Amino acid sequence: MKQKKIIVCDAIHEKGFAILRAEKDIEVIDAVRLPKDELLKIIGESDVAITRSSTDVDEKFLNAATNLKAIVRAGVGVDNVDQDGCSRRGIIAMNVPTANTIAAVELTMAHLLGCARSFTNANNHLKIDRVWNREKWYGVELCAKRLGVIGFGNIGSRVAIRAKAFGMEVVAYDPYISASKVTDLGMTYTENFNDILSCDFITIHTPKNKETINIISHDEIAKMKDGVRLINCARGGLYNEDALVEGIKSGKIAFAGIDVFSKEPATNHPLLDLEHICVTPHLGANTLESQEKIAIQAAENAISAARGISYPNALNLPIKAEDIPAFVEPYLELVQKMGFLAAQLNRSAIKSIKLELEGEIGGYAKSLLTFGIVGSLKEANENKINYVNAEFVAKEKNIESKFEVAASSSGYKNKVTLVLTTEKDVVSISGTVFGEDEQRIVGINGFKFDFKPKGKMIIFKNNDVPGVIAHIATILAKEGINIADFRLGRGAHQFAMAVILVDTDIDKKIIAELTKLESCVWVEYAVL
Ligand SMILES: NC(=O)C1=CN([C@@H]2O[C@H](COP(=O)(O)OP(=O)(O)OC[C@H]3O[C@@H](n4cnc5c(N)ncnc54)[C@H](O)[C@@H]3O)[C@@H](O)[C@H]2O)C=CC1
Ligand SMILES: O=C(O)C(=O)COP(=O)(O)O
Repeated sequence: MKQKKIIVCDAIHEKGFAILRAEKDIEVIDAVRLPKDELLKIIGESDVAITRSSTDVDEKFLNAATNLKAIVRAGVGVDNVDQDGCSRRGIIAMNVPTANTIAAVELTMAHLLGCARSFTNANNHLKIDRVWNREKWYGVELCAKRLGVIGFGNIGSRVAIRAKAFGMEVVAYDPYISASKVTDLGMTYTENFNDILSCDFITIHTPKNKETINIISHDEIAKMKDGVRLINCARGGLYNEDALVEGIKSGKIAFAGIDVFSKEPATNHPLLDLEHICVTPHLGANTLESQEKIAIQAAENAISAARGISYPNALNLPIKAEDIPAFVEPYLELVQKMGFLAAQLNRSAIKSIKLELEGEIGGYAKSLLTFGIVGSLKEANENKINYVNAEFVAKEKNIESKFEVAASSSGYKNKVTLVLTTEKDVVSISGTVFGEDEQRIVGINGFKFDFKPKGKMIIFKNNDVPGVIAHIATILAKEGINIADFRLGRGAHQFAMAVILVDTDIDKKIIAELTKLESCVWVEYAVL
């Protein structure tokens, strides 16, 4: 198999590198310390790129990235990723949206406290200037003050909860959420931005886009209370930086806590010359816990994307994200994996891909079918297939793709079955999602199972006679293969099927040996 190349453009936790390096079909290119112009010289050979905020995925980057199939932004903000440019080139843009939430929340709390007590200045005064001055550093209390929160998403809402625990009164402005998300927490929801401007402290947690750039500028600062304190741990430029400098200089703004700048690295910014400000060099996501989580997720998602198995948290799908409710999202990923699994179990020219849907999920059949086609065609089409061209490629290859929706009859709230018909055989895989996003394969060719669609697996169909498991286990043990999980599905007739999850890659030789077992009807090796 041709190796897929994953380039890591910005620093990620070593665990991410370890995950990438452990995969035989993946070649890792470490471009963390490469100057950006050098990066552009080598990006052309990569299939997937992992980036953070230090790498702009702009026109220059994309023009050089001639082979790129996907980009994984190892964090939340994608304001430096040209998503339209990615879409035009068929590149899937993904992010890792929640792994750094707590890190960003806690840095915001640190800045909130810093704005109230100026301890960074006091620290410098004592440590650097060796001045013991207790009178200069009177602060204010958070308790009983009003905190205006702009953007009440993952980070903003959690900052609000923590601020409330400090006795603050929280006012939230976010036109894209229902008011109850705020009021249920005993906080005030407002549609009037002036309510935010009248607060004692203001913090912002929105994405950076056309609507939010300069959301606070000269006019807004003029309307604020004298002595207001402002925090920005989201993106530079949400607060107009000239207005911020002017406001701090004039004393209108008593103190600011700033983690992010319009242009980074910002080592020569006018904000750095001011006294009443605490600045950090974009540290929001930089905790050990957060970076470890992000690197693991980014690496796993990049591997999935490089193999074309799935594109978790894809941002630029042809399917409009706002039309897809949260409960459908894991099904999209699941159906793609089911297609990929079916194609590995039924390796031959595909004639048709059919989805059978039970439950409310049936309302999203067309989107699910797109994902099912991508998964099913991936094996044969390398990575040339994606959500944008899936239906087109299927038609071109004369593959029939269709769906059927039926009322739920299997006891599952929602169930999806993908039936892959090839020149050789018909394979059907059923799946469902438990809870919010626990994906499960619950059936293969009518045999009932319950396993996660992840990892390396041997699927073994056999005559249901005694001793089969022992024979399989003996062959695997002889080859030093560790069994991570063993799931057995029994059919109505004389057959049974086993799904054996293993820790290491399985050689063709082992599959050939298993085929020779008397009880074996067929055996395949698949990787998800
Ligand atoms: N300093 C750092 O290292 C970090 C910075 N961030 C930044 O924080 C931002 C927020 O992150 P999350 O809370 O995870 O995102 P999120 O998507 O969960 O929340 C964003 C919220 O902003 C709201 N919003 C969008 N436009 C708005 C507008 N015009 N006015 C008011 N509200 C608006 C949305 O409705 C949403 O509720 C990210 O976009 C990223 O730029 C995130 C992580 C770390
Ligand atoms: O996740 C985000 O949006 C962040 O701002 C964190 O950026 P970073 O990965 O630290 O460059």
